[in-house]
Amino acid sequence: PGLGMSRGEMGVIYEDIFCPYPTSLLHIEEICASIVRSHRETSQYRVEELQALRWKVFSREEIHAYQSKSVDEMWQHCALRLTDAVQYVVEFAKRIPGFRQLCQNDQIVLLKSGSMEVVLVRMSRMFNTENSTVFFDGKFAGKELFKSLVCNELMTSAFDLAHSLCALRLTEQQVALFSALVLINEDRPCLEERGRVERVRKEVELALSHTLHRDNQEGLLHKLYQKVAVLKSLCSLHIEKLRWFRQLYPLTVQSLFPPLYKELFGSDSDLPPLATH
Ligand SMILES: CNS(=O)(=O)c1ccc(CNC(=O)c2cnc(OC)c3c2cnn3-c2ccc(F)cc2)cc1
Repeated sequence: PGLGMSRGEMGVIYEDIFCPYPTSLLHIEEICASIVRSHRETSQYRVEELQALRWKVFSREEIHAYQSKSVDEMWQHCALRLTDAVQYVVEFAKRIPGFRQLCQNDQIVLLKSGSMEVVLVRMSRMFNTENSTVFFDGKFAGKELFKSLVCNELMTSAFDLAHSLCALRLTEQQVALFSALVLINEDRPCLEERGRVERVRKEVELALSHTLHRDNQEGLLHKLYQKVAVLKSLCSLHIEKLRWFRQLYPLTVQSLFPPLYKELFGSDSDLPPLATH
């Protein structure tokens, strides 16, 4: 009663989230546990490891070396790093309960539109608010290290987002569930089975609100939903800059960028659909 729950015939129904079918509390706890486990298994570093490495910052000489890279060299380097991070997000998605049951097309649509957003959410883990650095290439780097990308607005926004997410001091469970929620979005264009995506999303929503309930942090839900708009605009900025870069260095993108990066972020017009693996 006090927790805003009423007992349906087959289990618990949360009054504050309409759920067309009764979902048992046990089922929600199982979803929470499985998404958090998937998140842990698909994060290259544990939070404790990143904490222990906070003192490892790039020297002035190392920063200068990055800043002396040519535009196309630095873009190629970051595309590799981003593709590494995205590969782990693809693995995370495949382990979200219900994701593998979606049709191939919808799995690809959700990954094309959501994988970068999840990388950005995960950047909150790799960010150090004390000196505004992010863990990149084995050490912590300030925004100035990325100067030769000629993407100051994009990187400033990415750093600001990482900073603001860090400030929310999310637990691993909350990062995991928010990442799953960002990915499972029934409003993405070109979905074939929107209803099925919506049902998977409803369960993730229940899992997140259950966790925030238990952590006594319901206020976070509103703040997290506010971040979704920032994630969206950051991803559009990334695609826009990639188009700008590809006009300048078509051969670099064509022959030196990772295939997965091109399949996920390249504009559909000139690329074959993602190979279904
Ligand atoms: C997420 N799991 S983890 O264990 O916490 C973890 C921690 C650290 C690393 C290694 N660092 C990165 O991968 C990385 C760092 N900094 C970035 O940007 C400052 C990155 C990264 C990957 N893409 N981008 C990125 C590229 C373009 C853009 F517009 C926005 C972000 C990997 C994984």
